[in-house]
Amino acid sequence: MSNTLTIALSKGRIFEQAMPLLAAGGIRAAEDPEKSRKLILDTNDPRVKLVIIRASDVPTYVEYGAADLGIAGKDVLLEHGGEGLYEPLDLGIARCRMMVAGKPDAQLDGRTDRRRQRIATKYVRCAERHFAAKGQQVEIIKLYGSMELAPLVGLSDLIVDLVESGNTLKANGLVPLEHICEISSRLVVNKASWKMKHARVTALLEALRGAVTQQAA
Ligand SMILES: Nc1ncnc2c1ncn2[C@@H]1O[C@H](COP(=O)(O)OP(=O)(O)OP(=O)(O)O)[C@@H](O)[C@H]1O
Ligand SMILES: O=P(O)(O)OC[C@H]1O[C@H](OP(=O)(O)OP(=O)(O)O)[C@H](O)[C@@H]1O
Repeated sequence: MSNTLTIALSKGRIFEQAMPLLAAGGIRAAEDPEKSRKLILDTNDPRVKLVIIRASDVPTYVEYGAADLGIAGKDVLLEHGGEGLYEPLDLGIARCRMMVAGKPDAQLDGRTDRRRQRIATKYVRCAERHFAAKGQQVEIIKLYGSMELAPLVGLSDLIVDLVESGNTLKANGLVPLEHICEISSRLVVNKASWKMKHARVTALLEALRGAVTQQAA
């Protein structure tokens, strides 16, 4: 196993909000991923690299050991299933809620007059689990983004999506209807790296834990 610690994360809100926490652990990116086309970023520490990938790919890189650690939203981890990963720390960043939403007059009983209700979402597993727990058989339609459009054009009756300020729902004439779970980003660790690079991984974990506690105070 190499001596390098590789941390996988996505650019955008997770990178921006994770950087102050990583800085508390002594890690600073050498480049801004919004300005660089590089996918592997050096840091001030020659033994630490950042790999910049799609948010939903982070658990896969960490599960297979292509990255030792990762930072991923709980939504992404719930969809992935968390196999092969430890999830030792809630970083408390990129906070939002997973919700069922729809038009203000949408029914929540799982049925329309003639058929099962259709639910458009990127979060198929979470949506299946939520409606199954309510004893409702619904039809899940997998989308990759812009879920708010689906009820407006008759693709679905409801959506399952993330809500922070509620502005995206509001701008599209939709309302939040049911709360599924609170979401924030987590530190995840490859199981082999946890054993083989234990001292370095736990040193970083404890530095991040301290930074999270300080940020919350
Ligand atoms: N509006 C929001 N407010 C706060 N956190 C959010 C919001 N939307 C998403 N998140 C959180 O930030 C994470 C990353 O979101 P981002 O928009 O950067 O990626 P994405 O577009 O959802 O992922 P992908 O590129 O894999 O489709 C999400 O997995 C979620 O945990
Ligand atoms: O309640 P709000 O504050 O309006 O935030 C909610 C929006 O944020 C997320 O999208 P994002 O901005 O990440 O776009 P994307 O899904 O296309 O990446 C989510 O999918 C909602 O559309």
